[in-house]
Amino acid sequence: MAKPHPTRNTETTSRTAPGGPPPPAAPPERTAPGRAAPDQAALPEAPPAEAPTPGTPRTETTQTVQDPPAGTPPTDTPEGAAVSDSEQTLFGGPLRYDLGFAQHEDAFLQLNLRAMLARLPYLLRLTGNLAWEADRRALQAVTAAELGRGAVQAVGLVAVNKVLAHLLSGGSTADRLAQASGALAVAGGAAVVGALLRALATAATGQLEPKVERVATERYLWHTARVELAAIEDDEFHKLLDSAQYGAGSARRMVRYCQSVLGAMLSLVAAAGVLAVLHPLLLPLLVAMTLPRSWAALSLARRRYLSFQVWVQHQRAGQLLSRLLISTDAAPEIRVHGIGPYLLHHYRAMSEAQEAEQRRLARLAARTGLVAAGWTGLATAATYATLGGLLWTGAMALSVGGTAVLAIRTGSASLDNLVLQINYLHEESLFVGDLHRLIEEAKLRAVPEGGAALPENPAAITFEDVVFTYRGKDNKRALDGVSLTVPAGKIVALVGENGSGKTTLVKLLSGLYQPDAGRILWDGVDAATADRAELVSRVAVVGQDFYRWPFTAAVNVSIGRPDAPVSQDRLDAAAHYAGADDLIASLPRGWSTLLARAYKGGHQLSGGEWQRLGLARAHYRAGRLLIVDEPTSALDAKAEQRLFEQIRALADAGQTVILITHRLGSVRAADLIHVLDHGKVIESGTFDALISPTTPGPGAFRTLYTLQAAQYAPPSPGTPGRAPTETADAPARP
Ligand SMILES: Nc1ncnc2c1ncn2[C@@H]1O[C@H](COP(=O)(O)OP(=O)(O)OP(=O)(O)O)[C@@H](O)[C@H]1O
Repeated sequence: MAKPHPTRNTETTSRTAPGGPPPPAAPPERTAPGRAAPDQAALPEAPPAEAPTPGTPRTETTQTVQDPPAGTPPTDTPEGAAVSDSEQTLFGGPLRYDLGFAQHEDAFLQLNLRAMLARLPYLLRLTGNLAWEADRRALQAVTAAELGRGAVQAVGLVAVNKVLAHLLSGGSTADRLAQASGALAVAGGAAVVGALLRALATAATGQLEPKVERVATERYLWHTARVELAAIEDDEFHKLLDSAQYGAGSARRMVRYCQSVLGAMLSLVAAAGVLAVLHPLLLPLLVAMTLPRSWAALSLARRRYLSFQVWVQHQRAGQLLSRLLISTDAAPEIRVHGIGPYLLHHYRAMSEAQEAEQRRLARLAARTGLVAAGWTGLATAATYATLGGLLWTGAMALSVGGTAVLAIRTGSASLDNLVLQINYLHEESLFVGDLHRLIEEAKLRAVPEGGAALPENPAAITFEDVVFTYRGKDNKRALDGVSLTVPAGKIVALVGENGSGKTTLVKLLSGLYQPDAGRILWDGVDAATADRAELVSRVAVVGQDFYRWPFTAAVNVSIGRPDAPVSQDRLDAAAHYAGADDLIASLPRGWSTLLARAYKGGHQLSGGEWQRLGLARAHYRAGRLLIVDEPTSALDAKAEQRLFEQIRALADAGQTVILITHRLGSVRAADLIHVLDHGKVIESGTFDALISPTTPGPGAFRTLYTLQAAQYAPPSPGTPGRAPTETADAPARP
C-alpha cells in the first residue's frame, strides 16, 4: 500500500519534512521524488506524436475507429474543465468527480483556522490511537522527549533574559560577565539537553512512522476484503477506495506532524510566556505577524484537497494506461496490433490535462503567497515599530528589549511553524478521514457475520421468484422472477444465450449477491438469513473468470481452502480429478513452479492448462455444491470428455453439480436442465424431454440444440449444409 509520495508543490510551502498529500492530478509514479517512474523507465523515448496533439484539429489519418465522431463537441465536467479527447475516447466521458455529491464536504473541507484548531484534539487523538496500537513504547518516548524539549526551551529563554540583564547592568565588564556566567551555563546546558531530546524524539518517531502506516494499511485491507462484492463493483465505493488508499501514508506523516505540532506548541508557549511577562502588547503583534501566512497555507491546502478529490479517478485512469503499456498480459496484443503509440498518446494527453491542473494550482499558490507576504511585511514592521516606540519612550528597558527581540523571533518562528504543522496535520487528516470513512462504509457493507444454520443435508435448493438487478446498470433485471429447483446429488445444467443470466444465478446461489426480491431456500432456510461463512464453505466454484494467482502451482490449487493446512495427498487427488497430473509432472519445479511469467523462474500456462488448475482448485475445496461455469471452454476434446465422466461420477457419489455450458451435447449427462432467457427460466426438464418435439413449451432448447448439431452433421453428397432431422442422433460434441 505504500505509495511513492510526490513532492508537495514547492511554491506552496517550504517545509523539509518528507511527503505531503498526493498531488491532485499527476499519477504518483510520475511525481515520486528522486525516482524514475516505472512507466517512463520501461518505455523508450516517446516517438513523435503520431496521434494528434490535443487541441489541434484531427486529420483523417489519425482518426481511429474508437475516436469520437468528428465534430463531437467537447463536453464539460461538473467542475467546468473541458473533457479531453482521451477521456472521451477511452473512457466514454469525464473522469472528474463532481464534489457536489460529497455529503462530507462540510465536515472535511472546513479549513479555516478556527475549525482546524477545534479539530486538533481529535486529530491528535486519532494519530495517538494508531500510534498506541502500533508501538506504545515509541509513542511514550516521543511524547516525553517533546514535553522535555518544551520545558528546556522555556528554561533557556529565561536564562538568556538573565544573561542580558546582567550584561546590560552597571559595573565592570569582568563583574558583569561573572554575574552572567551562571545563567550562561544554564542556557548552554538547556541547549545541549534540548538537542539530545530532539535526537531521541527523531529516533522514536522514525521507529513509529512505518508501524503506523502498516497498522493503517492493514485496517484498510482488512475492511475492504470483507465487503460485499456489490460494494467493490460500486464506483462510488471505489472512489472512496481510491482516495482512502493514501490514508495510510498520511497517517504515517501525521505522526511526524503531531510531533512537530507538539514541539512547536511547547516552544510557542515558552516564547509567549516570556513575551507576556516582558510586555503584554507584544503578544497580539506576534499573532498578527503570523496570520497572513496561516491564511495562505490554509487556502492552498483546501484547494489541493479539493483538486485531488475531483481528479482522483482521472489519476487512476492515467495509471491504468501506463500499467497497460508494461503489462505482460497486454504485451502480445500491443505489439501485434501496434497499440503502443496509441496508448502512449492518450497517456501523454491525460498527463497533460493533469499538468494543466497542477499549473493552475501553482499560479494560485504564487498569487496567494504574494498577498500573504505583503501582509506579513506590514505586520512585522508594525511589531518592530511598537518595540522601538516602547524603548524610545522608556516604557521598556534596553535589556528587556533585547530579550523581547529574541522572544519575538523565537515566538514568530514557533507560531509560524505551529500553524504550518497544524495545517499539514489537518491536510493529511483529510486523507486519514477518507480512510476512516472507507472503514465506516466498509463496515456497513460488510458481509454479515452469523445467521441461521443451513440444514446439514438439504434435499434441494429452491429459487422462489428471484429478482436481481446490477447496481448502476441500466436497471435492466439480470434475473427477472426466477423459480427453479436444484435437487441434491444431481447434475443440474443451466443453458441459455449470452447474457441470459446463468452466471448471475450461480453468483446469487453462492452468496456473492443477495436477491432484490424473492428467496433462495436451502430446504426451509432462506439463504439471506443464513450464516454466510457456512454457506460459502459449502460451495466450490470454477467460474469463467477464475483467478490465475501469480503464485506456485500448489498455491493455485490449495488456495481453494486457504484456512486448512496444505495436504499433498489432496493436491495430487485434485490434480488427478482435473486431469492435471501430467501437467504438474511436466512443470520445471512440479508443484513448486511459479505461475507468473514476469517473475524469475516464472512459468506460463496455456488457457486449457489453467482451466485444469481451476478445476483442481474447486475439487480441492471439496464444497458439497460444485458449480462449474463453462468448464470446458478451453479444454481439448479428450479432456472435456474425461471431465464430464468425472462430474457424473461425483454426482453418483452424492455431490450436487451445477453445470453452465454452451455445448448442449454435454448436458446430456445432466439430470435436469433449466433454460434461461432474458433473466427468466423458460424451460426445465430432462435432456430427452426438452429435445422431444412432443414436449409442450417454446422448444427453445430444441431449437438451440438443432442449430448447434447442424454445424457438426456431415454434409450429404450433393446436399451441402443439410440440417439433421430433429430425431437424428445427437453428435457427441456439438
Ligand atoms: N458485474 C456486473 N455488473 C453489471 N452487469 C452485469 C454484471 N455481470 C453481468 N451483468 C449483466 O447481467 C446480464 C446477465 O449476465 P450473466 O453473466 O449472468 O449472463 P450469462 O447467461 O452467464 O452470459 P454468458 O453465457 O455470456 O456467460 C447481462 O446483461 C450482463 O451484461
